[in-house]
Amino acid sequence: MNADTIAALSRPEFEQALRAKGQFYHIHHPYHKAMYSGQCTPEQIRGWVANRYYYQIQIPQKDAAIMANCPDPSVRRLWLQRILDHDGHDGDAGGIEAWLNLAEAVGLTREEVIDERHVLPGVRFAVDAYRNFARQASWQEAACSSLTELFAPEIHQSRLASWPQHYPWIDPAGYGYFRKRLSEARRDVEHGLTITLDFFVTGAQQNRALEILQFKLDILWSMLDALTMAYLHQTPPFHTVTDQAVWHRGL
Ligand SMILES: O=C(O)c1cc(C(=O)O)c2c(n1)C(=O)C(=O)c1cc(C(=O)O)[nH]c1-2
Repeated sequence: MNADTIAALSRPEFEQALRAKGQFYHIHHPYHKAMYSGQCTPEQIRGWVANRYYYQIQIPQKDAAIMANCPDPSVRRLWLQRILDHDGHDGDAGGIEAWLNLAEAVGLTREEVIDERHVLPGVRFAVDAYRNFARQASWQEAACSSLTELFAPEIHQSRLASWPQHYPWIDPAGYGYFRKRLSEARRDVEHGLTITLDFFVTGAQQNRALEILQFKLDILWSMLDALTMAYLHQTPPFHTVTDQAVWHRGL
């Protein structure tokens, strides 16, 4: 069947199809499964936290790109909250600061996280692909790419439910980020979902939305593949040549 002749799904059917993409969420990645079943070493937890920092700092730039491409003040007014959530405002130090608290709670120094020395090239390329997509795509397509957040509260909850018992060496003061995201992700996704359901209405458009969501799922999965090579198999980039972290730290 030609892409133009694909029958459109009803609004509830389309929402269901988007939600069904949860089967490919990174909660099912072996690295995540190892984390919440208590099988990770401190080094593997630290590697994940230090690398995920790069995602955390790129998210507000991604959201700023969406706002820059969006001519509608009513959308920008709501979208702005995402940037405030991560960068902080008034009495709230913000998500990036909360992530640094998590980093310290797992035994990393702020310095080694902020200078990005642990960020693997594969993680950097995956995260950059997300931010760059938001710069180049329409704001509606970029909003759609944030819909993995449909599945995020469950993953934050799974960490809160399992990490304290499996990893007593982690300072519980570090768990604030996961708690904070439970409500923020639910609110974000309501807005992102409304934009997506309103904008992608023909069968071909809906297929494109599902492909965009798959692109984002691929990004999250690829980040963990890179971490697996480095921290599970002990085969970081260039390991056949050197045991030094010679990869670049961002240009
Ligand atoms: O820990 C996670 O597994 C996870 C996943 C995702 C996601 O699904 O994209 C986000 C977050 N956390 C998160 O903390 C966050 O702030 C966030 C923003 C976005 C986005 O696409 O705009 N995703 C996510």
